[in-house]
Amino acid sequence: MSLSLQRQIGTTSSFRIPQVLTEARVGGRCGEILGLPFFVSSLFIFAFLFAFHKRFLLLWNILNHSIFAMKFFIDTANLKEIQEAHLLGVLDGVTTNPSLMAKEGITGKDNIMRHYKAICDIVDGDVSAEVISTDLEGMIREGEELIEIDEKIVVKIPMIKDGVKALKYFSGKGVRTNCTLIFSAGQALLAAKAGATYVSPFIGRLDDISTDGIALIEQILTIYRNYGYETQVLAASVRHPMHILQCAELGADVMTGPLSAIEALLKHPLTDIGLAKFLSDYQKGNS
Ligand SMILES: O=P(O)(O)OC[C@H]1O[C@](O)(CO)[C@@H](O)[C@@H]1O
Repeated sequence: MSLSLQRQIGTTSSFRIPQVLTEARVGGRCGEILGLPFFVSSLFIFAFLFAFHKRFLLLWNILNHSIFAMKFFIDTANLKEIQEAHLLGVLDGVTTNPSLMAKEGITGKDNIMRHYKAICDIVDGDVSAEVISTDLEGMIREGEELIEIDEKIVVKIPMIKDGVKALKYFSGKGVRTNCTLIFSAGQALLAAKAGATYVSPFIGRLDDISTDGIALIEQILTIYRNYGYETQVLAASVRHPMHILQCAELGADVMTGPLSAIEALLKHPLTDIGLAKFLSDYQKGNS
């Protein structure tokens, strides 16, 4: 045993430190004991990381994108628009509501159910289908019928007292829900506590009454992050591309908007002018 260590624990102590440890730590023979294998394995790890770092980065980006990137839902019941957004390659899901279904002339329970199925057949992501009932039993009955249509269906429930109870009921059964008609952070907190999968704060309708819809998104995100709620913030009633960008800056989980707002993201006059010039220069040299 080394002298200094022996002094610290006392010469009469019955506690004996194994010689290999005292020598390795106190006597500085760590290098001798671990040196070569440690050096060789570090070299291998370094070489491995260097050779595959691009693949790791790619994997990280894919994971990062699929888990954290803001999802794009289209807010319509129009099959042509849904198909168009799907073909654009950026569509992650669809939201509908009774007004949007009525706008497409879809009436009667069977037609409505068939229409939801047609939407599910186009998209690869979640499809929100809203209940009409306003009492707990009715919402449960409707929700259970809706989820039979397709596994992509998310039951959309209004933010009312029985709606909160229905959210709790469905979350207990593992059924995904979207709590709609959210206009305050308090409502969003309640929906998260009841286990909603998504909450839909209506940005545009708040803006319409001179209230800052985007500020509500920020407030809800802060609250959810404070407590680690898994409920996703689905920014709804999006009206234009600036809403989409503001939601992305704040880190909203999802935005749902009309096709026009999504397509407006790709437009810039300088892009059109630049493209026209490229094509005319090409024509000059190749005609
Ligand atoms: O104010 P708008 O444009 O009618 O939007 C209402 C919103 O309500 C919802 O039903 C909420 O999900 C969406 O379909 C839509 O974004």
